[in-house]
Amino acid sequence: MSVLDEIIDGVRADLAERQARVSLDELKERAAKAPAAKDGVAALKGDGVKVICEVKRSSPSKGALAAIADPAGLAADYEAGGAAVISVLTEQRRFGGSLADLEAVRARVDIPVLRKDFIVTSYQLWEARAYGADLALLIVAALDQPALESLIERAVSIGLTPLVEVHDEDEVERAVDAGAKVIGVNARNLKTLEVDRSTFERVAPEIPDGIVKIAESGIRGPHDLIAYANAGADAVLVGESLVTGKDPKSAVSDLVAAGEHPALRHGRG
Ligand SMILES: O=P(O)(O)OC[C@@H](O)[C@@H](O)c1c[nH]c2ccccc12
Repeated sequence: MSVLDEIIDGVRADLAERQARVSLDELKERAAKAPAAKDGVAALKGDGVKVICEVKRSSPSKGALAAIADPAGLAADYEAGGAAVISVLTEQRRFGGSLADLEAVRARVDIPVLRKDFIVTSYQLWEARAYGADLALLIVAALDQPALESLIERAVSIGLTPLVEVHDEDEVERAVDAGAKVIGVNARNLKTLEVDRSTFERVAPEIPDGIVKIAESGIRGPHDLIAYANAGADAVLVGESLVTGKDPKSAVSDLVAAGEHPALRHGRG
């Protein structure tokens, strides 16, 4: 069984518990009262490379990264540094996240928030909206094609922007066929957990123009951002290097400044 399969088994077990506690109708009521969803696509377009900053306590590959006693405070630092979107890991077993983290972050920042989890049912999309998310991650490798299509459709219908994650050219084709408008290329293979920074440059040319292209994982600082930008990234998604660094706000502003460098504008947009 791959790491991804193991993670999803745990996610399904935790999901069953929540579903036994909270009905879909209750979630829908809560979603109706949530602040209106912000435009995730607009936040990721425009001049410069946008920076998505992640709240992540641990990961299957590295174990504990940072305690993050105050996820909302960290998100506020990210926002002050110039982040375009905040990503909040809500998976509990391997990443140490929760819906409470999502809710706390949502209450603190004004920029769009992404629910980062292993979403396999529409119930989780309603949860995302109920706890204030504006975008939701959908991982192609975790879903068969009918499920991917219906989750994208459902996400859009409830106001969420789906960020569809791929690892290779075949998954790009599946994402595009299913209607993805925002595609993230994860340099970390979720089956082996290895990071290969050349994944983006190999896979991104398969993504049609007009779709937002995000490079995910393994970004250590401005020079990785610049490499991804030169390979066509509209945005980068950064976790570990921010949560393990001393000064997340200035680390984000260094990334944002690199992403706004005029030399990168050529041929982008
Ligand atoms: O911590 P990093 O290497 O900067 O990576 C962030 C993000 O890309 C990574 O957390 C991630 C990308 N796709 C995921 C899917 C599920 C869980 C986590 C992820």
